[in-house]
Amino acid sequence: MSDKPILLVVACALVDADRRVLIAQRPQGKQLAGLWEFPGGKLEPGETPEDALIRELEEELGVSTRTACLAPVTFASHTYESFHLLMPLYACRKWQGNPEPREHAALKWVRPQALRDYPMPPADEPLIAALCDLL
Ligand SMILES: Nc1nc2c([nH]c(=O)n2[C@H]2C[C@H](O)[C@@H](COP(=O)(O)OP(=O)(O)OP(=O)(O)O)O2)c(=O)[nH]1
Repeated sequence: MSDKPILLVVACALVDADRRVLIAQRPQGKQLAGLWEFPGGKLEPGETPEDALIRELEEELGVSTRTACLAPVTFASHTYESFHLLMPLYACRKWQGNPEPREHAALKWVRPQALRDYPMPPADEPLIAALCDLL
């Protein structure tokens, strides 16, 4: 049993033609600052997970995509101090626009096997194996 609220966050691995994945560095001043994450965020009221992800990709990276281009990969389920994170991870191979760091400190295209070289939030670590298998 846990008395912590469940926080639903959606995240996305953009995958380029070379099978590299886009990761984004969390900015200073936020929780988990400096760590590399998958773009995404919390749902707003009335949004489906896919709606939320499409909105976050536009806000954070300036790229547009659509639900048909979002494929479920796996999910993270991890207890943080004040909440339990439930985070579906999607893969997206088709989008419009060139990703730019509108809300992050930096962006990086990384081969799946090299993701372990980048410090990520603890919830993300189990996701790497699934991405390596997929890509
Ligand atoms: N987007 C994203 N969030 C992640 C990942 N891994 C992970 O633990 N998280 C956590 C960090 C945050 O607690 C939460 C994401 O919330 P968020 O990005 O909407 O919010 P935030 O903490 O940046 O802050 P704010 O927007 O509320 O100001 O999920 C990940 O790979 N991507």
